[in-house]
Amino acid sequence: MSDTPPNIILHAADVHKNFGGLRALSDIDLQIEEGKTHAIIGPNGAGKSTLLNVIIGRIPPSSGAVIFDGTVLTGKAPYEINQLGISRVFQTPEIFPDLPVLQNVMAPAFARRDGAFRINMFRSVDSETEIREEAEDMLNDIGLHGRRGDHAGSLSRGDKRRLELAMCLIQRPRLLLLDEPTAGMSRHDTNSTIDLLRKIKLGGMTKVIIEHDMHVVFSLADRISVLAQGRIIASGLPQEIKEDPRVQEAYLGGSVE
Ligand SMILES: Nc1ncnc2c1ncn2[C@@H]1O[C@H](COP(=O)(O)OP(=O)(O)OP(=O)(O)O)[C@@H](O)[C@H]1O
Repeated sequence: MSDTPPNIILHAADVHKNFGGLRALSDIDLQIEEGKTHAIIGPNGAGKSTLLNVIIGRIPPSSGAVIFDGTVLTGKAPYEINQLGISRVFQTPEIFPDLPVLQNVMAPAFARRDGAFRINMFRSVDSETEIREEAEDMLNDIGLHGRRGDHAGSLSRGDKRRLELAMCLIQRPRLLLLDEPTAGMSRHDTNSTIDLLRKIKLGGMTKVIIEHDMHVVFSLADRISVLAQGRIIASGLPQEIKEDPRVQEAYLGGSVE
């Protein structure tokens, strides 16, 4: 056993967010350990999406700051935050519906190589071949290789979500934020997405997952934080969270199993 303290890759420090008179986030102190999968759970309206949007720069906090690996993110534009190595999979997939599935995965790989605003698809034939192979491998991993020539817009909702996950993964982010990654998927597709996310975990990528499906949460999470009415009411190991009476209460007497 080593005594080295865990590296905190992301820290939301004393974050508050008000929408007019509504306190969407209060006193948030969230620390994410590098290489871990950290789930954020909580009832509807608890503030989970607002917290993710604050992290990726889509919503400015009313006060407090978000720090990523020593860099203060607060005040930076979403594209700058993305270029620091943070990617997010949205609840509503953001794909290029008129392009083939394979091109959808290749585009962010070119952006990674060239910088997000200097995409030049024809710069180098060799590297285009490499990127095509990488995108094909990614589609294999995600189970969409058979659809690589189809327009992305023709995919089912669950497959669009998996495509968007592939588009994020090919950027090789250091931190991947997933907003309900299995919403709209069949149980079979949910389980293959869990398997894929487990595989990425072995690769050392840090992940933050917002999820309602407790099967997904307890299959993947190393740590869980529970939000209720804009506050973190509990944070700990999955077993601790399962047994925490405050968490049971936040779910209106329901079980978090
Ligand atoms: N842009 C906005 N303007 C005003 N109020 C907002 C805005 N975004 C969110 N809210 C409010 O902030 C609170 C937290 O919402 P948020 O979407 O973050 O919750 P959530 O935990 O993600 O919910 P769900 O699980 O239903 O997606 C809610 O009361 C919501 O109505």
